[in-house]
Amino acid sequence: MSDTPSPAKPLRIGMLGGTFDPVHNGHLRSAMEVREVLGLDTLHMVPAPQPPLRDMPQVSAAQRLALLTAGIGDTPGLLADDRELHRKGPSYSVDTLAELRQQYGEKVPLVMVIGFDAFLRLAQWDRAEQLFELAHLVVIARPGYQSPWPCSLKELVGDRAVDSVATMMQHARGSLLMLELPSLMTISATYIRQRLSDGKSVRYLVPEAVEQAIFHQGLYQSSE
Ligand SMILES: Nc1ncnc2c1ncn2[C@@H]1O[C@H](COP(=O)(O)OP(=O)(O)OP(=O)(O)O)[C@@H](O)[C@H]1O
Ligand SMILES: O=C(O)c1ccc[n+]([C@@H]2O[C@H](COP(=O)([O-])O)[C@@H](O)[C@H]2O)c1
Repeated sequence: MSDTPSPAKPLRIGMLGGTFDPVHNGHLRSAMEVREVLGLDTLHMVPAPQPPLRDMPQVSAAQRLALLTAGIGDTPGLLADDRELHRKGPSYSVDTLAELRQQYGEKVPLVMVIGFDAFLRLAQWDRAEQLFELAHLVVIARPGYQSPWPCSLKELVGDRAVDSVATMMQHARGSLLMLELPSLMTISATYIRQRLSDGKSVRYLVPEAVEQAIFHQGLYQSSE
């Protein structure tokens, strides 16, 4: 046995923002797999109280955060992060990334993870050009979403695309990686909300703890 301590492995941090209205197994399985594939120490899952490009959710941010916390349970490396609940106004991701960058320092690879549907609208995000100054972007495929990229998106991305995790992780920010995770899932929160309002089961679409919390609190169920 050598007496020389091996150098500490450098940190890698991820952020997966979402409305999580409610969190479902598509989010959670993708989060686990993306963490594994990218070798992330922690993936911050951040509910947006006021998602900028959609209507205000009916279920409060505190309730959506509670469902996310229940869904994550004790899964290693996934963290239900309440930081956007402490800000007022639209939940801009650039502000969240800036906070994470400040928390972890300039040298740590920081990765924002989004699904392909959200990526298609990236050029409309607030201060979109600053996103790559703060983090890398990893886009995960979602079954059913295969549109061509709008011109504004091509312009925003420029020549940032890389084709491997190793290449991306040589730097702390600034690259784009398109990923197809092993378990592609068609589940969406829209589908979960629709089933609940129709009085149908969501078993195996969301974690058991989330299903129980939804029923105990009477969320998403039609009032009729
Ligand atoms: N099944 C899935 N597989 C991979 N990524 C997903 C999946 N569902 C959602 N995502 C991604 O997770 C992030 C947060 O998603 P969001 O909270 O908007 O859920 P959603 O299921 O897309 O919701 P809704 O149906 O209400 O639009 C987005 O980047 C989205 O693309
Ligand atoms: O910063 C922006 O302008 C911005 C615009 C649209 C979406 N987002 C973030 O993208 C995540 C997914 O949003 P949504 O609407 O697809 O659930 C969530 O964290 C939002 O805050 C961020």
